[in-house]
Amino acid sequence: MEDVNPGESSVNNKNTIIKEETLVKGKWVQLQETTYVDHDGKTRTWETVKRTTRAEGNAADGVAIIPVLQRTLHYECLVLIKQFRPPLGCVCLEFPAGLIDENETPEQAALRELEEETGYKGEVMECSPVACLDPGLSNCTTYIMTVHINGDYAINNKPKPKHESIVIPKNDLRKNIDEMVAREKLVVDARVYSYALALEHAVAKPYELPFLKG
Ligand SMILES: Nc1nc(=O)[nH]c2c1ncn2[C@H]1C[C@H](O)[C@@H](COP(=O)(O)OP(=O)(O)O)O1
Repeated sequence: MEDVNPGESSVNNKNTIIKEETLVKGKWVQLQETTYVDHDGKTRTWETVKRTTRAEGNAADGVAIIPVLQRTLHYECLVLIKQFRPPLGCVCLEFPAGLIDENETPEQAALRELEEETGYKGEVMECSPVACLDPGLSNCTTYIMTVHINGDYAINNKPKPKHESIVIPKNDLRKNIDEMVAREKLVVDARVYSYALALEHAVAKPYELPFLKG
């Protein structure tokens, strides 16, 4: 694999968008034909899905929240939600997330969505750059926000969630998810599973990784 210097793009600068033509437009999404120049200078087309809801001036469509629940004498936990997703026709295990409303900052959207979906009130600790979600299909983007929830506060004592929300200790996240997927007809969001793998990889010693085993 080619090494890329930080700050230097490996993408050929011949790549350009020439034209975007809307083929079908619904209330929430539209299908466009994107005409572009590829890395060899050849003109091609791509079928692109875009949301219709991104407000003027917003750099991202939505927010995804990593809600870290901290309580005295408890292991640190994540709050995840299960909700039925019509495009998949099944329940998905996800981070709380949602679209940024007009005149709303990403931070406001994150705290609103967290409270709506899980019942918890939190505090934003950090925010990612704009992150893409499925770039081969769509221009859909999100901010990933880490939000701390103080579970000792009275307001967070008996949260009333909109969706089924589950509290899982961070230390056994991947095992818990694998068991849940095996038990229930459920699809896990790629961001949640990547987070669980990263937690596991972060504490694994190099010789514990299968590809380095002698
Ligand atoms: N692609 C969509 N099709 C729809 O028919 N309706 C949609 C789409 N995307 C969003 N919505 C509607 C449904 C929700 O009521 C609102 C808010 O969505 P969001 O902020 O993403 O919240 P969650 O779906 O709960 O994550 O928009």
